[in-house]
Amino acid sequence: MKRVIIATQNKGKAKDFETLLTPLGYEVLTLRDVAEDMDVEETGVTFEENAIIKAEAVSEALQIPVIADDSGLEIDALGGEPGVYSARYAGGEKSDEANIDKVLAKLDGVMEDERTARFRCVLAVAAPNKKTITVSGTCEGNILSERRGENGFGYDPIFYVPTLGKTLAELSPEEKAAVSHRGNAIRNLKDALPEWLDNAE
Ligand SMILES: O=c1nc[nH]c2c1ncn2[C@H]1C[C@H](O)[C@@H](COP(=O)(O)OP(=O)(O)OP(=O)(O)O)O1
Ligand SMILES: [Mg+2]
Repeated sequence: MKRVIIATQNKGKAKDFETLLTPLGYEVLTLRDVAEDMDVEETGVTFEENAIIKAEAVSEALQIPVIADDSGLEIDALGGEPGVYSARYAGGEKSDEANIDKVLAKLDGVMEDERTARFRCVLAVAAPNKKTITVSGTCEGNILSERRGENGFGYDPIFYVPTLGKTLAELSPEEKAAVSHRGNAIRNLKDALPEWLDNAE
């Protein structure tokens, strides 16, 4: 099996990538497997900038091809917040629970039809001596006023997908992969992958 390195510390993302990439014949490794102590500072102001920063830092340090994912939730009623700050929205230690609580508090009193939002994912692929490329994907939905479902990670329990009548946390990994921002981004990248990861044995 060919290996692919995902430059992430996020276990939930890593699982999403396993669901997406195993059927394509790739074994997924993350920073936990190859560079556990690497924590790249996300100094960009867009998903694209941060994805490139993460991918290039890890690729340069290890001299191998890597994919990085920068993603987050854009809530229309909050002017696109939390956006690139999704992981650190509640401040302090990264906490999915605190982040959800902050979103729910900010949306208190906002009517159902004004709770539109989308997840956005930008993937950057970097490799030694190649020009980094990026692809993106989105997933449209609504923010519920309480959590539903036990699967997934991050904001999944409050992100409702109207076309499925469920939150992302109520979907199986395969069902989430079929509709998610990350799935859509990977589907945009799929054809380019073999060429990028050839020397990723
Ligand atoms: O499918 C998703 N389902 C639920 N929540 C999600 C999803 N995708 C991104 N998110 C949220 C989680 C985190 O609050 C932020 C990503 O932040 P982001 O900097 O890209 O990732 P991270 O810091 O957790 O890990 P890393 O930078 O090591 O890849 O958006
Ligand atoms: Mg991050």
